[in-house]
Amino acid sequence: MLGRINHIAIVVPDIAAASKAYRETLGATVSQPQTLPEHGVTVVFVELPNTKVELLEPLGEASPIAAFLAKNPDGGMHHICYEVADILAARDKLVASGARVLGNGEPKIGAHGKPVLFLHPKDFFGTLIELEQV
Ligand SMILES: CC[C@H](C(=O)O)C(=O)SCCNC(=O)CCNC(=O)[C@H](O)C(C)(C)COP(=O)(O)OP(=O)(O)OC[C@H]1O[C@@H](n2cnc3c(N)ncnc32)[C@H](O)[C@@H]1OP(=O)(O)O
Ligand SMILES: [Co+2]
Repeated sequence: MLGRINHIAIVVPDIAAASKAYRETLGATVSQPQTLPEHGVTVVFVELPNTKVELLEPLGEASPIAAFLAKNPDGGMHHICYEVADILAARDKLVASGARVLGNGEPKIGAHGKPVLFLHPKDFFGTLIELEQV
């Protein structure tokens, strides 16, 4: 079911400062910010030879990462995104195995314009998993 790691996501309190640190201190290539109101986040991607790091800042009052940032005010690792070839088949297999798919269970379009789903962190060893269909 799982393909490549598409990205590792880090929640940050200030995405401009975090982008600057990755660009200037770590010498990385960082995309311009994308606001994703339907996901309640602003994101940038740190481009790496073998994967990406997604830096996330809460956007709006109902951001799904607000509670995470409140618990981790300096920021922290938030989720891992695996690529899948068929997100609906993956979802159905996961649901049949008892895993919880977050939201209404229907994929939404993510930052890359591809369908994504999230699996509850409590079902996968305290790690929030995102699946992205490629
Ligand atoms: C799709 C656009 C973009 C992309 O890549 O394309 C993105 O990745 S957007 C990313 C932001 N969107 C999401 O994360 C959507 C899925 N997330 C959620 O629905 C929530 O964050 C949820 C349900 C995972 C947690 O929400 P919240 O923290 O408000 O709920 P709880 O406080 O009830 O948390 C329950 C329980 O889970 C623990 N928790 C929360 N977040 C994480 C995490 N990232 N990793 C590990 N564990 C997490 C939290 O501490 C609670 O544990 P407990 O022991 O009960 O305290
Ligand atoms: Co993500």
